[in-house]
Amino acid sequence: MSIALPWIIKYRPKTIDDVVNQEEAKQAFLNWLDNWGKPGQKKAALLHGPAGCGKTSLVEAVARSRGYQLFEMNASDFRRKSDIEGIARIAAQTSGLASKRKIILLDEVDGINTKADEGGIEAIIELINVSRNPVVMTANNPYSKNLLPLRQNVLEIPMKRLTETNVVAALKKICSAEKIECNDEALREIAKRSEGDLRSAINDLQAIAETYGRITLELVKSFVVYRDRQYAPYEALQKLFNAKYLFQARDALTSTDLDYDELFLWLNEHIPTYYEDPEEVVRAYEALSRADVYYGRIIRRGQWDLLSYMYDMMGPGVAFARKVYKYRFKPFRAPVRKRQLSETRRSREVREALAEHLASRLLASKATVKAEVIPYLQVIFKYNLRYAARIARGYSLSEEHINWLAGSKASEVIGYMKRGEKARERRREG
Ligand SMILES: Nc1ncnc2c1ncn2[C@@H]1O[C@H](COP(=O)(O)OP(=O)(O)OP(=O)(O)O)[C@@H](O)[C@H]1O
Repeated sequence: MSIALPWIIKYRPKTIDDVVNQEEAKQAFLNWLDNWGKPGQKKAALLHGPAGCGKTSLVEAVARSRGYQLFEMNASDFRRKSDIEGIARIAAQTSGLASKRKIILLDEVDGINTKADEGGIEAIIELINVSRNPVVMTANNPYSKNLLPLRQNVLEIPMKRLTETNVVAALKKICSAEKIECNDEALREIAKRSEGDLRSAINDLQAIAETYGRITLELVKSFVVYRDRQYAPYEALQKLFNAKYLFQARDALTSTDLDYDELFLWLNEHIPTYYEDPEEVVRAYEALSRADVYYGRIIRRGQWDLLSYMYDMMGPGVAFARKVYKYRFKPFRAPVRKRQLSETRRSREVREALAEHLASRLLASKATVKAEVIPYLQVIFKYNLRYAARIARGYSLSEEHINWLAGSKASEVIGYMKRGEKARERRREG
């Protein structure tokens, strides 16, 4: 049975050699790891470089190839003091003779919001001090003001932006493994638009391949938006809400690394931050909910041609809900994530258990599973129950996992699984 896993997971580097174009970083990292604990060596390393250049992949590949056990945590989790304490406890343990050596990975530390996660950086410094194991951090922007106190304590290892040629080569390999018809020109166009971010290039490739079954220049041109990565989310919102022209509002949406779900969260949270007049608030929410309807159709039915309508509603629709134009500078903070608001402790435990289960099945890190696989499964378990049933069976998900992913639709997913099981039995018998 073939289950359409995100290709960024399916094709993530398995060995150190699979991580391309990062020879110097590899050498520096391995050298640091081999000498870890010796006098004069830093206890922590900070891998930094643009999005999708292989920072997390390198740590995972090294851990796998060199027999380290990886314990990781993502910046979005730094808000829970108990989580930091938990990982700090693990970091402080020595590895026994019988147990595997450990690497502690703190992903995307520049994502720590020093206001919302007060004490987050101090907690990391403390963790490094007590650690008896190598601590590795990743960041896109090591120069972020938040990280200043950290930088003195770490070995900085820069990683390079991947070249267009690197990206094309990686995409080509995937096309041939997936037996997808493609041509060099089309792959070059995806690579060009990805600006060295292999993750987004692979995602674009998969989205086009799954919708159209082939990759042509024409499809790429109509499908992939240019990325402009110079804006942090709050800057992009500033640009969006204060746009004077339609195209500015539209461009603002694609000027950050936020994915569609995150964009919805940010806009949902900040429509009332920006608009003061209730009529404007209503109009903006109306536009956002239309965007959401298009998004639902795109996800459920693969109608990717609706993407530009979704963008029009999310960008210009929200920005031009205003009655009169007036530049306003507003503080756009990271939204309090829905899950943190609504999740009970039990629900978090199930999520953790599911992430662990999938991580071992997919040979991916738990952080990756949480960031990239679980959101994908949540969409499938909401909108494509038949497919969800196949995934549940393929990955031996427990009823609790299914309940967590599908919510009120869980019984339907289980129904499909049972029907599928009966059909298989009948086939076996007949
Ligand atoms: N240098 C590389 N060699 C091989 N594959 C890569 C490389 N860089 C990225 N990839 C591919 O892109 C995906 C994302 O990579 P990874 O998560 O390592 O990026 P990252 O630099 O940690 O990005 P971010 O800063 O956004 O977390 C991986 O699954 C892998 O398939």
